[in-house]
Amino acid sequence: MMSMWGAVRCRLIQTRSAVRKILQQNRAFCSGSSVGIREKLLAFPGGSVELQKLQESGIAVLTVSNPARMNAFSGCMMLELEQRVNELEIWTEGKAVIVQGAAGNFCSGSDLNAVRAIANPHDGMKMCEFMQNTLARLLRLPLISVALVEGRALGGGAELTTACDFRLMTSDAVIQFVHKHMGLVPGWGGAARLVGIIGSRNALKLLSGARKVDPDYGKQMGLVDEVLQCSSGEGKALAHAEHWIAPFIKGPAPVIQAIKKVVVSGRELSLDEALKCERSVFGTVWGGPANLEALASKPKHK
Ligand SMILES: CC[C@H](C(=O)O)C(=O)SCCNC(=O)CCNC(=O)[C@H](O)C(C)(C)COP(=O)(O)OP(=O)(O)OC[C@H]1O[C@@H](n2cnc3c(N)ncnc32)[C@H](O)[C@@H]1OP(=O)(O)O
Repeated sequence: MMSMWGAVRCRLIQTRSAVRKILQQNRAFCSGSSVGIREKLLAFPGGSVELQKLQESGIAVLTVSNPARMNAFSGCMMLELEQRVNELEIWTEGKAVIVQGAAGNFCSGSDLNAVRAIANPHDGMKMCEFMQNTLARLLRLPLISVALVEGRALGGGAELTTACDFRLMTSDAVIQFVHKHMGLVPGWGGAARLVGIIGSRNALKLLSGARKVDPDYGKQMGLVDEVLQCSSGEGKALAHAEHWIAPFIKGPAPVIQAIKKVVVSGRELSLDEALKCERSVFGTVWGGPANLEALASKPKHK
C-alpha cells in the first residue's frame, strides 16, 4: 500500500505534469520569441499600469493609466502589464483581480502613436504575440478576474475585457471592437476569446459591424455579466465591483484558487488532461484545513 507521503508526492507530480503544457507555452515565449519587440516597446513611454493588492479582502486592483490618451497602451505600459501579471501569478494569498482604467475610462486600445511607428507586419505580429501571451496569462491567473468597464473600451481595450472571467459595465459605458474601422482584426487574442464567450455568430456581428456594445446589448449577448447602478467617473464603480464579486470569493484563498484552476484546465485542456489536472488540484484541497474544518462543523447545505 502506498504511504501517505507517497500519495502526496504522486499528486504533486500529477499536478506539475498537468499544468506543464500551459507553462511551457509561457516560458517559450519569455525566453525566445519576444526578443527584439521588448526594445521596440520601450521606445514608446507614457502612462503606467498600477497594481494595488488589498491583503484583507484578497482583491487586487490593476489600473491601466494614461488619462491624457484615454488610457491607450503605450509600449512601456505593455511591458509593465507583463510585470504586473508576473506579480499576480505568485500572489498565493490573492483571490481576485479587478482590471480597470484610470479616471472613469477603461482603455482606448493601443497608443496610436506607437501603432503608427511600428505599422509593418513583422513588428505588428511581434507586438501581437507579446500581448497575446500576457493576456493569456492574465486570463489563466488562479484569481477570479473582473473587467470593470467605465467609459470606453475600444480596440485593444475591448480585447482586454475578454481576458477577464467577468465583465461589469457602468450604465453609460461602451465596449467596441473598432478593429474593422482601423483595417484590422483583433490581434491580442480578443477574437478567439470573444468566440468562446458569446459564440461565433455573435462574435461575427460585433467584429464585422464594429458595433457599439452598450450595457443592455452586452447583457443580451452574454458579454456582460452585470450592469452597475452608477455612471462612469462617479468614483463609485470600484466599490460596486468589489461588492459584486464578494460572494464568489468568500472562503479561503487556496480553495478559490483551486476553483479557478479547475475551470482554466476545463476551458483549455483536452478532456483527459483536464480530468488529470482536476484530480491533482482536488488533491491539494482534499483533507486540507478548509475541508477538515467543514467536515468538523457537520454542515447542512439548506
Ligand atoms: C484596433 C486594434 C489596435 C490594436 O492594438 O490591436 C488598437 O487598439 S488601435 C487603437 C484603437 N483606438 C482608437 O482608435 C481610439 C481613437 N480615439 C477615439 O476614438 C477618441 O479619442 C475616443 C472615443 C477614445 C475619445 O474621444 P473624446 O472626444 O472623448 O476625446 P478625444 O478624442 O479628445 O481624446 C482625448 C485624447 O486622447 C487621445 N487618444 C484617444 N485614444 C487614443 C489612442 N488609442 N492612442 C493615442 N491617443 C489617443 C486623443 O488623440 C486625444 O489627444 P489629443 O492630444 O487631445 O488629440
